[in-house]
Amino acid sequence: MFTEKRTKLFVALALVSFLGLLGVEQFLTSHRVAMYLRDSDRKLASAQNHSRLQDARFQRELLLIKSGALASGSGDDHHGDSDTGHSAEISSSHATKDTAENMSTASSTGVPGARNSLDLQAPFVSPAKTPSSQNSLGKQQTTPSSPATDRRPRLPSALIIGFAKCGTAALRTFLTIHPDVVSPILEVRYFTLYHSKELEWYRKQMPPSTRDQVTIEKTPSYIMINQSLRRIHDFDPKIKLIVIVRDPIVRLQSQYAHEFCQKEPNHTPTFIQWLGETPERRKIARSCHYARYIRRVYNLFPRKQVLILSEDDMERNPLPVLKEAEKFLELRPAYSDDMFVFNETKGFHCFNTQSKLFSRVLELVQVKNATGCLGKSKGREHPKIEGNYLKVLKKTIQPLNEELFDLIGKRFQWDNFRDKS
Ligand SMILES: Nc1ncnc2c1ncn2[C@@H]1O[C@H](COP(=O)(O)OS(=O)(=O)O)[C@@H](OP(=O)(O)O)[C@H]1O
Repeated sequence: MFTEKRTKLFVALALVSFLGLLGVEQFLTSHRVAMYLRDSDRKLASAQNHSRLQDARFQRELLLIKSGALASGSGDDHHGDSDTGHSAEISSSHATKDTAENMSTASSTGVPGARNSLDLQAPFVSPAKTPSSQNSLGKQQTTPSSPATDRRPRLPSALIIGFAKCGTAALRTFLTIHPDVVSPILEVRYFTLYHSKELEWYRKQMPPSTRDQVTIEKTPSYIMINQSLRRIHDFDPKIKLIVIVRDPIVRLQSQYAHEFCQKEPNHTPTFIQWLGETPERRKIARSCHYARYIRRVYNLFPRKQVLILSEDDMERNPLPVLKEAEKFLELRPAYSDDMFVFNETKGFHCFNTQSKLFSRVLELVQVKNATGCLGKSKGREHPKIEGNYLKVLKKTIQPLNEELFDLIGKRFQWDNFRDKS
């Protein structure tokens, strides 16, 4: 009897302890889960904050630079404009490749920005009060013209923001030989990829310039990403922006040639396969709908700060295009006809190797000694487009062109669209 009671008591005690342990375990588990969830929430919130903080830091730096605290030296990083402060792409892969290509040429020559523009000043007339003695916004500088010794990297006051495969490299190169312009060879991609770095980092990517020179950076992917346009606006709402477009069909051909230039022919789709039997919407939308992207630029910046050029015009004759850019950037007239010559093989203009200035050009920019042309990544053979398919393509793209011309208030002579088929 007594033993039976003890056994029952023992079983009851064991049960109570077991339930107690179970309770503790459950409590611990739910606590751990709660901790885990809280931790995940924290991580998620921190990831979300990270991007916000980066932009906030960007804003803080801007304020510091505007107040002069971050500017190294004389604090005139924006070409003496103290009130402004400072300030991928059909596919990002080609930009990366081009950058790598440029990096190797730049490092092999030891020419980070490939510029000593003062060397080229001699042949040009230098009026006493030139447009270049103004800042990029046309305001008169109060300081006297800076001595050549005041050369140091400065933040850009103009950007070439797009579009890829539309002659951005040629435009940048042609502008770089202007005595009042400096420009880094590399696509810096600060407002797309590297915006989390400090502005000081961005400034250091620029070649040295004097206070009167304009620093221009070219990254064609800027125009494709709305957020990068906003960052540019935060950087400097008065910055000048250059956009170069191209006959959209030729741009598609150029993109195709670029994407498959190093692939085995067996692994290369035909142009039609690549674009799609019924021209693939996404590629068309990204590559041909210039208006969509330019409208975003106009939403942020006044039109007078935006210059739209056409690659096709530059191919035919770079001089009028460069003169337009020169005027827009308020530079002294410096370009002349004898600087360029049409290259039949390439199908566009190259530097004239016979010109007196060519030896100087070679010091300033990366072109071939023998031809005066840019490297072999420019002027690749384009795929042929079969007649019927071309018709379909034109029909799809024509309304996008009309939208562009209406938006920018000027028309371009694009060979594929001469007739209104
Ligand atoms: N004068 C001159 N020199 C060199 N290249 C010239 C020139 N004018 C126009 N083009 C055309 O520019 C096309 C390349 O455009 P991008 O430089 O914008 O390409 S990239 O986005 O930087 O890869 C490139 O396109 P492809 O012909 O398809 O290679 C060139 O034809």
